[in-house]
Amino acid sequence: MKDNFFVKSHGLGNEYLVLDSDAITFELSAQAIRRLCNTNYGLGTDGILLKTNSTKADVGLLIFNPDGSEAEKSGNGIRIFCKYVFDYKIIQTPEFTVETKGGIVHANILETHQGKAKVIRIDIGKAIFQSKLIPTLYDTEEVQDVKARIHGKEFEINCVSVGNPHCVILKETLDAAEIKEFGTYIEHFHMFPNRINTQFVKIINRERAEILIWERGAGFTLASGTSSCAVASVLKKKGLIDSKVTVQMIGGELTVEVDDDFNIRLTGEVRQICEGILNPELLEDIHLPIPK
Ligand SMILES: N[C@H](CCC[C@H](N)C(=O)O)C(=O)O
Repeated sequence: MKDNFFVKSHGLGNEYLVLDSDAITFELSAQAIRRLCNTNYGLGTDGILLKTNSTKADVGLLIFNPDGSEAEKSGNGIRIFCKYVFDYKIIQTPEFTVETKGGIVHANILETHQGKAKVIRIDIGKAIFQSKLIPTLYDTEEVQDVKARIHGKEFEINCVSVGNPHCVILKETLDAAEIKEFGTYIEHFHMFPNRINTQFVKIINRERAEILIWERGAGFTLASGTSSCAVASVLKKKGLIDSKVTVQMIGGELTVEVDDDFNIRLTGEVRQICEGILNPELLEDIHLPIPK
């Protein structure tokens, strides 16, 4: 791999930059991540996927948000990464494992087009509802149907971890302006020590739900794989869906399967946008803070 080679791809409009730890010539500091992800001074993405070596899986992956924070899991990010390692022949088989901060993920390249991965399925792990493990600061065993007053407005919250933390809020109607106004306050609510990803959910029927997303460390995004998994797990726990649900987002649809033990399987398309080499001029000032 050439020095500072990158690939930019998206899963339903949730875009990521893929880098290889063996090929970058700079420190991937929080400031470097913020600059790379910035639309004006960098490549403009919802996060960075860094390929690393692993002793526990076929390949390792570190996931970073545009604010420089690290995420334990990313459903779109992991699928984009699986496409990258398959398409660039880093992995030669359609089934393999990926080590993430949030656990080992089993990947399956379900569909290819002209030898390139198109539809990817991942066994992304198990939903965890214990409030301390999400984590939250609530004393109750779980955080389900809890009323919380956040920035002057009352929300009924359902919290779950799918490797990363999520706050699922059921709604009769979805309003993007509402989640754009309150998303950051929910993200930073004092009961969530590691912050949290938030979803507003409208249930269509037992096989379909529509969601809006405010991501921890990224803000409003067009799609989110772990958000889809979190929503499916909460709806399954409430008996509002069966084991398979289509999650409809602005950027497109994902299929989530949740078994009776809350093991989660996520399936959906990924697309490559471009590949290239980071320009030395970008790298010269990569350590500088982003001008406001
Ligand atoms: N911002 C998230 C990680 C990315 C989630 C989303 N892009 C996905 O596809 O799951 C977090 O800090 O937990």
